[in-house]
Amino acid sequence: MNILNHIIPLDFENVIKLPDSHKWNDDHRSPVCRFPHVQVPLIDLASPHAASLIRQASEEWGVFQVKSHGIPMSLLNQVENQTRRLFALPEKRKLLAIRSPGGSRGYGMARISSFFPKLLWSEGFTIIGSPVEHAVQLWPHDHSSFCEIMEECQEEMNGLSEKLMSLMFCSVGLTNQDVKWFKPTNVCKNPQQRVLHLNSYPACPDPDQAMGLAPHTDSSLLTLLYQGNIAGLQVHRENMGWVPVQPVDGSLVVTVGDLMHIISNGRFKNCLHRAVVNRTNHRVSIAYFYGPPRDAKVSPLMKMIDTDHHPLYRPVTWNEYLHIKGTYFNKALELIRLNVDTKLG
Ligand SMILES: C=C1C[C@]23C[C@H]1CC[C@H]2[C@@]12CCC[C@@](C)(C(=O)O1)[C@H]2[C@@H]3C(=O)O
Ligand SMILES: O=C(O)CCC(=O)C(=O)O
Ligand SMILES: [Fe+2]
Repeated sequence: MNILNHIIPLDFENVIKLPDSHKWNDDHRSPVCRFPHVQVPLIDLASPHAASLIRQASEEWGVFQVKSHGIPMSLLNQVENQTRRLFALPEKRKLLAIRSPGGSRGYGMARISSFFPKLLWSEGFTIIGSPVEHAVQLWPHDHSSFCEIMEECQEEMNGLSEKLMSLMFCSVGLTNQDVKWFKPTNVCKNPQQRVLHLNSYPACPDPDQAMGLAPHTDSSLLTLLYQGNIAGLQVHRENMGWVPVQPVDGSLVVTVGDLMHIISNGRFKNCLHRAVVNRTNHRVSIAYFYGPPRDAKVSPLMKMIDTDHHPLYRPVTWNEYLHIKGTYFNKALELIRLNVDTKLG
């Protein structure tokens, strides 16, 4: 298959029947959990118990929802509107902002697509640092409202991510001092840390055989996701299977990424998740990937290591890890895992 087939999405506008290229079989569409009462924890950040609830959810699930998170609903609505405005553009115009092969910014199908035999029923737009360069291609005369809203979103999501990181670390006995390294001293120097990714899942004529976003874990420390009020996100929980994450008005989903799993020396679970599609509603979601400065070495934190807990992973930078992930996908963590026997030997 041509490499561009994994970048250029289908022109969903004109499709009335699910093409074979997008038809997933049952092996890839394993069913949802049979217990409807099993739900991802919803945590009120205003609660005095927030930190310990977050710790518990991160250890058991690797995912939780948060409310009272402080990001104004009006901003989330505006971000959703701008996202819909972007994906409603004619395909020809969106292709002007297409991601280059090997690149990571711009319009296209999610990078993970090439690791699966079938194509995804979705399109995405990745913003790293400033959105201006690509926004100008989409709206030559009228890009400022999009840029202002996305930049404000990056700012707010970044602040909330830092707050959540502190809560998670406090909950396992670390101080802010222990984790200073992941905060850039000057954000302008680290625009690379501000990764905002917009997803679009058009209504689908045959949702049971399609896949919006295939199962994956995120390569971040944490990911914040706003999914509006249309369901679609599912998280995998051992022994239970795929658990749908019910949208809760104004709340955000927080998933633990691979890097958080690494620095917590395996204590926090990186969450396997996917997005399914539906017949009637065009769903969009907004994901903020929070990570450390790109060239900072990330490794299991000292305080997570003792004679009973040997370091499980070797140090990597975010850049290096993204590269490994882009080449080996779900084998990436295994590839940086230290061999415990040789350590002991
Ligand atoms: C900083 C990131 C995180 C990336 C790669 C790079 C830019 C875009 C992100 C996503 C967004 C969509 C899902 C994902 C799995 C994908 O295909 O591209 C993500 C990936 C990752 O978490 O690995
Ligand atoms: O759309 C969703 O619910 C999931 C999006 C996601 O997992 C991602 O962007 O990494
Ligand atoms: Fe994800």
